[in-house]
Amino acid sequence: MVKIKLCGLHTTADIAKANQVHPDFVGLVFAPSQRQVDLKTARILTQDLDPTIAVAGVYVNASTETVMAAVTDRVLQLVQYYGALPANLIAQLHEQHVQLIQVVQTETDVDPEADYVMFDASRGRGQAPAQFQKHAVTQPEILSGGITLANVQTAVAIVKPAVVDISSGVETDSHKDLAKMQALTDLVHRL
Ligand SMILES: O=C(O)c1ccccc1N[C@@H]1O[C@H](COP(=O)(O)O)[C@@H](O)[C@H]1O
Repeated sequence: MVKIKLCGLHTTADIAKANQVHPDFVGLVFAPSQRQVDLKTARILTQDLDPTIAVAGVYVNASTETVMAAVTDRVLQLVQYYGALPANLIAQLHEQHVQLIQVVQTETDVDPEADYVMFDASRGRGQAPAQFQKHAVTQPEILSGGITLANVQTAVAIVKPAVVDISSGVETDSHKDLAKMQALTDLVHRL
């Protein structure tokens, strides 16, 4: 079964929808974004989340100290990191039993210690690549970038990911849309 991560949840209403739909992962964006949350909000949101849904924190070029503040606060099970990895980040995450989703531009950027690999040029803008492609990586791949109900089946058939990650594709007018969240979660779980 392909798993699904619904990203960019930032309100208690979004968390209630996730509890109803039950994706495998949710993402909280700590990077600058219209969906950005701070650590205090993340604590409140994760308290209400079904504990069987894993939480990924999304960071862009953040320092190890910034990432580890949320990790040691026990709000995250995974970290999704954009940018050059700080030298000691993976070891510190693994010490805390937190997994790393490394977001890369090419296969050669992949750190062998990363737990998942993602090729995402969209960063929450709903932009799909001109062509989906299979990547030569040993880690499980997370498919991301402009995924919607219209393209998810084709994209999964080409990329063969372990997980599909969606933000804009489960929104209407910039708000998380329960019907889209449900439809995409059900569809991805059947693939
Ligand atoms: O969602 C954001 O605002 C965001 C900001 C900065 C970095 C990453 C972000 N989101 C991630 O981008 C993917 C793809 O987004 P979309 O589905 O194309 O809208 C999303 O799933 C998040 O993991």
